[in-house]
Amino acid sequence: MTSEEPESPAQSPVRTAAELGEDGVIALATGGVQPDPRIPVGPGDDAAVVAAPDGRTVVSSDAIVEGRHFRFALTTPEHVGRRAIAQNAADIAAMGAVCTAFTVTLGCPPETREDVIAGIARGTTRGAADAGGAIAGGDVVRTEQVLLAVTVLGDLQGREPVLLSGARPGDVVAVCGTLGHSAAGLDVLLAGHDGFDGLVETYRCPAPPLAAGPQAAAAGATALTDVSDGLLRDARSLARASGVAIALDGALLAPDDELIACAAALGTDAEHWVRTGGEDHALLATFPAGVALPAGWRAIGTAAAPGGAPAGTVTVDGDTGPAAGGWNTFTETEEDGR
Ligand SMILES: Nc1ncnc2c1ncn2[C@@H]1O[C@H](COP(=O)(O)OP(=O)(O)OP(=O)(O)O)[C@@H](O)[C@H]1O
Ligand SMILES: Cc1ncc(C[n+]2csc(CCOP(=O)(O)O)c2C)c(N)n1
Ligand SMILES: [Mg+2]
Repeated sequence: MTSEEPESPAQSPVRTAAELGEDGVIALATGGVQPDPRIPVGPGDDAAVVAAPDGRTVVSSDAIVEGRHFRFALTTPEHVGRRAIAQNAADIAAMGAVCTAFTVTLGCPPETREDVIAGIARGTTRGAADAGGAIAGGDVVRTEQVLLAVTVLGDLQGREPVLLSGARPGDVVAVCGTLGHSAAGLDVLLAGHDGFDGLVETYRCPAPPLAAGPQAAAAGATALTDVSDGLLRDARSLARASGVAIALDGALLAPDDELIACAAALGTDAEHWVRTGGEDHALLATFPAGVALPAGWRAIGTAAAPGGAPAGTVTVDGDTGPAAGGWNTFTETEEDGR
């Protein structure tokens, strides 16, 4: 088509949020929600009613915002929806619990297209099913950028929650899931490089090892968290809360083949992704020495009494230097940890 030719009129014009109106946006956002026995009252009333089989409810909230956590040039609406759910589900797994229900607040500008809203809704519905929970309700609101603010409810199934503060000197520090894949995938996209589809997919939507949380709890994990801000930073949070120091073994943090190949192609450093990249939502735990680690978990270090260094100190091969890296929500970018 040359620039002189008029654009052909669309068969069925794509509507915007402004044209759909609030009720139309809610109808799109909740279109795929299925009835679920754990949610006797779902979307449509003033509030939802969710069963709490354990009698205690685990609850957490996490938001993702266009520009900071995703850009539509680098991902798809469906990935955005799935990702918002997945990272919330990871926080429930990180307590040793299972997901029951999610509420989803969708913020978007009036010019947001209906296919974007529908894609996000497909993503949240699929993400909830993948995480073993259901959508109980939510809210829609006009915002400057697209954002998804999710609240997740979880059930402990009779177990005790595994806190950040339970690590003890002598415990083994272990992880389950990938480290650095999301950060590498983002760098692939930012470099405009082809390939490394698995890494790119992890950036667009992480796949936290959700079942590993309850399994770690059942195996006697003393502390548990998910890696959202980078291994070193989240290890530091765990160590500080527990009043221990953590010594990581660099050899056990060796980048995998995919990361090594990617770093070679991009001319960058794979080790940095592993240590400071967030958003894979791997699980990080401590276990008493001698406990057989559940399937999928690998030891990466040990917890010790703080000794000379303050509680919260994290070292790699005895070096405290690298422990500064990771993501801080109020700094512009990654903290300097290289
Ligand atoms: N505005 C707030 N009001 C009350 N509690 C909050 C607020 N913001 C955070 N918290 C609490 O502070 C703790 C740490 O929150 P943070 O968001 O850093 O954790 P996270 O969700 O595990 O990490 P990330 O957001 O990096 O994935 C959580 O227990 C959270 O509930
Ligand atoms: C386009 C784009 N640029 C950079 C990043 C990396 N990033 C942003 S926030 C965050 C940690 C969690 O933050 P919070 O604690 O605010 O949830 C990370 C690793 C991204 N995902 N997308
Ligand atoms: Mg948070």
